[in-house]
Amino acid sequence: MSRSDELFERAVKVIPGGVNSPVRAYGSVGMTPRFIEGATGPYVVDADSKRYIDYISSWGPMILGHNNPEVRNAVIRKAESGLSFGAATESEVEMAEFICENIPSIEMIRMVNSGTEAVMSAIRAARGYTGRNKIVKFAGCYHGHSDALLVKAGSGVMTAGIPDSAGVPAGATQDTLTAVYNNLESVKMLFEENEGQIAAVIVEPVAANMGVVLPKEGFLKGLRELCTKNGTVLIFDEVITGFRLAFGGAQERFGIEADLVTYGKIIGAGMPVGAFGGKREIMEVIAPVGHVYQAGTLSGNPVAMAAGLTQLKILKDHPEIYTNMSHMGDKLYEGMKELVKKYGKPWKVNHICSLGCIYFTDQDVENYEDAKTSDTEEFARYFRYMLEHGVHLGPSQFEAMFLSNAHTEETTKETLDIFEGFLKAE
Ligand SMILES: N[C@H](C=O)CCC(=O)O
Repeated sequence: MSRSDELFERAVKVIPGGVNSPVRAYGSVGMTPRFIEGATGPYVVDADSKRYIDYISSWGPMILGHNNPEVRNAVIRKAESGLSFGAATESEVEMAEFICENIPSIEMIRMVNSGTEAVMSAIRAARGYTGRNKIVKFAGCYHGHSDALLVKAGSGVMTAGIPDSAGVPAGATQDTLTAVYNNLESVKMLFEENEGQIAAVIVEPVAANMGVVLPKEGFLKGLRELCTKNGTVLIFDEVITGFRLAFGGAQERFGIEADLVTYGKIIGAGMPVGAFGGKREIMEVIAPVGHVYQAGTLSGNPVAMAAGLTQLKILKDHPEIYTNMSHMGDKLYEGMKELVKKYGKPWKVNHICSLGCIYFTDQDVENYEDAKTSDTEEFARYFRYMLEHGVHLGPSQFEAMFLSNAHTEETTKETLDIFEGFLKAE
């Protein structure tokens, strides 16, 4: 029995499903999870000392590759002064100043501990600011696991086929309206039917929790215009796209400014961090300035701030990182597309910069319903083949592949060779 299997046997006895987040489970691909012992650059190593090219990148934050020495040393140095004080620190001010100075739409920001918290808090701020209750989200977008957002959600809920989670009372989602990604008409209709009642529209500017779905030309601009016209807060959930599509995230990439932006893991470089920020007049509804309560014992944790700020400064000082990752993304994902064509498969590869995914369908994927046409049995065969040959992917059709700046021409070539092996074996 492998060490991963031994660990899994122990894990399932004490952790539901043996994992601390459902997306780590291998059930949908008919396997038990690989337990990871360590990681460096583009590689992870499992408990049986097998090395894999990693495309999970901790679901995004390891944009510089695993175990970056500058980030690691910043963490070690900061930890020498203590781990948490439950009091204000200079580190959190530095982080807030850095983001406000560098992201034009953000005048004020508050740190939290995860993307879920960031989104929950941004929505509460939008409701407090507008005095309205309803929110619009898009089917297949995932904004963490808070009650109000678990309606037709992507990521693990889509994988498990439970888009409307049990345990969420109807009352918690009665004000959540669902629109179709890339379909402005569906949003217009909701505005017409709920005139003067919509506090916020929240969107992943690139939907990266139902695979990878790109916004069609004019979709984000249309959302911006509808929100402005209706006095509704536009929230960009940049937990995945922030500091990844470009230094200024999707806002920079698509030239659209949101009213509020949420960030997650990437601003902690692998430490548990999230944040929400935006226009001063909205952010000032937050207590203790305003009457919208939001809090967190560990929020702005100095060690997490040190890790995150070190990563963000590296990204700012090295714009060539984005050029490199885009180049690598084109090579890898376009390479996959060419191979798919070469072997006469109808499958679709969607990608933008470092994010990409393959759908096992003959249909272009522009929204949740399209994504669901992918053959998940075929995905499972692909996943198992890639894993067995040394490529570590998210164990779900509906998760993205994340390239980091540590991936190289060699890792791309090796991945494409393995992918070709899979196509040949099909
Ligand atoms: N797709 C999710 C976040 O981006 C995966 C992370 C998780 O749920 O553990």
